[in-house]
This record gives sequence, C-alpha cells and structure tokens, in this order.
Amino acid sequence: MRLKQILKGIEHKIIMGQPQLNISNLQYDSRKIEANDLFIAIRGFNVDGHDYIEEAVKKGAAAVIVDRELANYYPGITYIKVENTRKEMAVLAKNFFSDPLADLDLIGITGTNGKTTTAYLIYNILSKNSFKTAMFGTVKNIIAGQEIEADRTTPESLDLYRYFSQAKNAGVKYIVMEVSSHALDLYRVYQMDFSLAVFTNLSPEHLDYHKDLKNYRLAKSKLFSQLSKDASAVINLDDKNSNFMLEKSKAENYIYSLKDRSADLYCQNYKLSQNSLQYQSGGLIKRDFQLKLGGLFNIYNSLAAVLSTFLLGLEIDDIVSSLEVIEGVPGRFELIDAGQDFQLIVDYAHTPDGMENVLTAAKAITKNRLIVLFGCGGDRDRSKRPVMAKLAEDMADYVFLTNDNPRSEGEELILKEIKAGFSQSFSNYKVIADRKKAIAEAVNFAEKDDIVLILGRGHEKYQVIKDKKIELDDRKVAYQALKERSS
Ligand SMILES: CC(=O)N[C@H]1[C@@H](OP(=O)(O)OP(=O)(O)OC[C@H]2O[C@@H](n3ccc(=O)[nH]c3=O)[C@H](O)[C@@H]2O)O[C@H](CO)[C@@H](O)[C@@H]1O[C@H](C)C(=O)N[C@@H](C)C(=O)N[C@H](CCC(=O)O)C(=O)O
Ligand SMILES: Nc1ncnc2c1ncn2[C@@H]1O[C@H](COP(=O)(O)OP(=O)(O)OP(=O)(O)O)[C@@H](O)[C@H]1O
Ligand SMILES: N[C@H](CCC[C@H](N)C(=O)O)C(=O)O
Ligand SMILES: [Mg+2]
Repeated sequence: MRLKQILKGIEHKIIMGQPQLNISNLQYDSRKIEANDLFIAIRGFNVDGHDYIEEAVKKGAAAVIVDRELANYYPGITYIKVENTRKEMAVLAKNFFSDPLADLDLIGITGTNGKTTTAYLIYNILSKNSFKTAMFGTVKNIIAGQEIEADRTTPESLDLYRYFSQAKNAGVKYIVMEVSSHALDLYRVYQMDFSLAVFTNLSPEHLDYHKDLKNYRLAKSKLFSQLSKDASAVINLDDKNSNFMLEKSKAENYIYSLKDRSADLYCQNYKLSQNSLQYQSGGLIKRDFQLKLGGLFNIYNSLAAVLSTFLLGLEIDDIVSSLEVIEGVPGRFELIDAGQDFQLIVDYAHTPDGMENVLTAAKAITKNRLIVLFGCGGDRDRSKRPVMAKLAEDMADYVFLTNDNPRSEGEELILKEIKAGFSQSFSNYKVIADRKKAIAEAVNFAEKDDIVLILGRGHEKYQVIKDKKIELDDRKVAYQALKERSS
C-alpha cells in the first residue's frame, strides 16, 4: 500500500522522501523489519525506538515514522514526523489493514477483576450459538477456533489490527476483547469503534503505573468516552465507580446489579455451592439460571455476559442454554480434584479485591479450615502486598507465603513487604519461597474438609524469575502433590 494512503487522516510533516512509496508492512520493533517496511519509532519506558532506526534501515525499512527531531537522517529513506507515534500507530494500522472493524462487531471488557471471565462467557455464548467469534485476552487469543498465544492482556494496536484483519478474512462476526488500563492509557485501542463495552468493577491495582486511583479510573473510563452513540455500555451498578463510567459514556447505557431492582438486569434468590450457582434474573430478562461456576463474583460476570449478548440480539433461550453448559474458566476458581477428602482450588486472584472475593466465596462453602497460598508479582504495584497479607490473616486459618512471578525484583524483598501486613501477634503462616515446595507443603498440611486456595497465577504456565521463564503450572503442581500425598 502507498505510504500516502497509510497516512490518511493523520496530521504529519514530511521531513524528507516521498509519500508515494509502496510499503510492504508496518512494524514498531526494529527486530522484525523486512524489506520495504515502515518502521514506527516509539519512545518506550525502557528504550527509545528512535535509537533503533539505524537497525531498521539496515534491515530494509523504506520509511520511518518519528515524533522527535533526529541527529542523523539516512539518505533514500522517507521520514515522516507526527505528534505521537504510539497514538498514531493505531490509525496507521487501521489504514494499512483497510479498517477491518467496519465489518466486525467489537466488544470490549474493562475493569479490575472479571475481564477474562466475562470475555470467556461472552465468547462461549456467541460461539455456541454458531457465530464465528474471536477473543483476545489474558489467557489466550483465539480467531475462529485457531489459538494464538497471549503474552499480554491487550496487544498493541498494530498487532490488534493484524488480528482483526485475520478475523475478517476468516469470516468472523464478533470480536470479544479484554481492554486493560495500560491499553487505554497507551493508545492500544485508540479510535477503535466498539459496538459494546462492559465495566466490571474498579479497585486499586496497577498503581505503580497509574500513580493514583483517579488516574487509573480515568484510564478505564476512556473505553466509555470513546463509544459512539449507537453503541451500548453495560455497567455494574454495584461498583461505586459506576456513576463515573455512566457519565463518561457516550453510548446507550445499561446497568446490571445484584442489589438494585431498578437495574436493566438484576439477580435475586441466589444459591451458591462449591462449583455451581443458581439465581433468578429480573428486569429485561426474567429467567432461572443454573451455572457450573463457583463464587458470588461469577453471578456478576454472568449478568454482564447475559445482558451483553441480549443487547447483541441473541435469543434469551439460546443465551441460557449456552451459558449453562460452560464449565468454568481456566485458572479461575478451578477445582483440582484427585479424589482427595478436601477441596483444592486454583484461582487467579492477585489483587486485594479479587482476593477478598475469592476468600469470601471459599469461606461460604468450607466445612473446616481455609488455607490460602499466595505471593505477589515483582515489578508490579507494591502497595497491594501488605493489604493482601492482612486479608489473608483476617479471613484464612493458615497462610502459606510464596513466590508469584518475582520478575526482576528480589524474592526476599517481595516476601518481606507482604509479611509487613501481618499483625505482630500473627503466627499462623509459613514462608516457603519455592512455589512448588510451598504447594506440596500446603497439600500435605490439609485435613479432611479443608479448603486450600492457591492464588495469583491461575492459568499461567511459566514463572518469571529474573530473566528466566521456568515452567510452572499451579494446577499440574497441585495434581502431582496430591498424587504424592496419597501414595
Ligand atoms: C508499561 C508497558 O505496558 N510497556 C509496554 C511497552 O513497553 P515500552 O514502551 O517500555 O517499550 P520499550 O521496551 O521501552 O521499547 C520502546 C520501543 O522500542 C522498540 N525496540 C526495542 C528494542 C529493539 O531492539 N528495537 C526496537 O525497535 C520496541 O519495540 C518499542 O516499540 O511497549 C512494549 C511493546 O509493545 C510492551 O511489550 C510493554 O509491555 C510490557 C512487557 C508490560 O509488562 N506491560 C504490562 C504492564 C501490561 O501492559 N499489562 C497490561 C495489564 C495486565 C492486566 O491487568 O491484565 C496488559 O494489557 O497486559
Ligand atoms: N466480577 C468479579 N469481581 C471481583 N472479583 C472477581 C470477579 N471475577 C473474577 N474475580 C476474581 O478475580 C480473579 C481474576 O479474574 P479474571 O481473570 O476474570 O479478571 P481480569 O480482570 O481478567 O484480571 P487481569 O487483569 O489480571 O487479567 C479471579 O480469579 C477471581 O478470583
Ligand atoms: N496480568 C496481570 C496479572 C499478573 C498476575 C500475577 N501472577 C503477577 O505476576 O503479578 C499483570 O501482568 O499485572
Ligand atoms: Mg484478564
């Protein structure tokens, strides 16, 4: 495609070269450049992409998009300056891939907790009703049945458009995606036209990045302020930030609630057991639901999924029958059952709010002790560490502290910062940094009718320690430990 066409709608200045040039592909990473590509130089948190222009040119880049002056311009290369390369990348990609979203319905889910679960439920309801659907999120990306590994919750705009284009070619109708606060702040979904957006909830997280809750909330609200008036916003009324999202929304607003009968969709008479829940809905849809999912929070996620798919035009009977057969989301309140006489649950709760919810859910069903095992990720919000310790102390009977993904931080420091949240007199805990050993010990510690909760890593298959990725799947480790316990 001609560079001129790729620049359509973008305010830019030609520093040198000619915009009639033909471009083969777009890249923001110099390591991926091939002949006649366009390199988009992005100022990052670690390095400045402008410092990799030389490498990009050597690899064959024909043109470069920059957002600052350079000391050195290579002859024969076309240079275009824009105001913000990270932001304009979304428009460049939209043009290059000929706006695939024009033919697709995009559904975005944001909030601190419940994005993956809600996306998974919506994806399954749509797929089970024979709609070709794609999903992008924390656990995996999937386009019309084909899986692509996910390394982050929301990919960069350029990668997203590449996927959208593939989805369009595969005949996909709906795209369901999680939209993280980083994505909203870093323009990964800039100017994307969502048909429907969901707000699950908001509680402190990622404050290392956003600095305070106000900025974090504002980032989340961008999903709603960028909606068109033809779109729908599906908002959890029970969250105290719901009004903020409703006010920011430019779309037709719909609300769901567990408490308020004026909501468009609400729930009444719910009943929970360890791996199922039942409720009746009221409002736009009056039905009985019986789901193979555990935890009160999954009522919220299912209400969001039901209301969303209803607004997309699906029949209520089809929604109910497809939702009822969904057997849980990988690594979310997942029961590990090897026939033992206690419950073992692996869950992805890694924020104070998520942890409180899962501990409450487990407490409601345990017949004996509640044992919790967790750690906190390195290079992430440090303020959550002592808060999670306090919650564990208050709600569980025994706590195993261990590594999550220490990343570049030292494991000792992380564990010390978590421990600082315990009260001085608290002694019902043990620190075992090695997660495999900690899981084995927690399994051996359990007695009849206890519940052991293994939190924080859910579906994750690798543990990141310094720059090493070590294979570690909590579910596999737990099964192994159960096997060894019984032998
Ligand atoms: C804070 C953040 O989101 N950072 C993302 C950002 O990194 P960055 O801007 O610091 O990139 P950088 O490494 O400084 O590089 C700058 C530029 O130089 C380029 N470069 C770099 C090296 C080179 O040799 N050649 C080259 O061209 C890079 O491709 C990049 O374009 O852009 C990178 C390229 O796309 C991302 O990989 C990186 O995500 C990092 C890995 C990350 O950990 N992100 C997390 C915090 C994140 O996004 N999390 C959210 C929320 C999770 C959730 O709650 O579910 C998510 O959506 O996953
Ligand atoms: N609606 C909800 N409200 C509160 N907690 C929830 C909700 N849904 C799930 N949780 C808890 O939060 C954990 C993470 O859920 P999920 O993966 O669906 O959220 P997420 O928003 O995608 O998280 P992440 O941003 O890390 O990808 C679950 O394992 C569960 O303990
Ligand atoms: N997707 C989120 C959750 C990480 C969960 C936890 N296992 C950790 O490593 O901190 C993040 O990257 O911040
Ligand atoms: Mg997620």
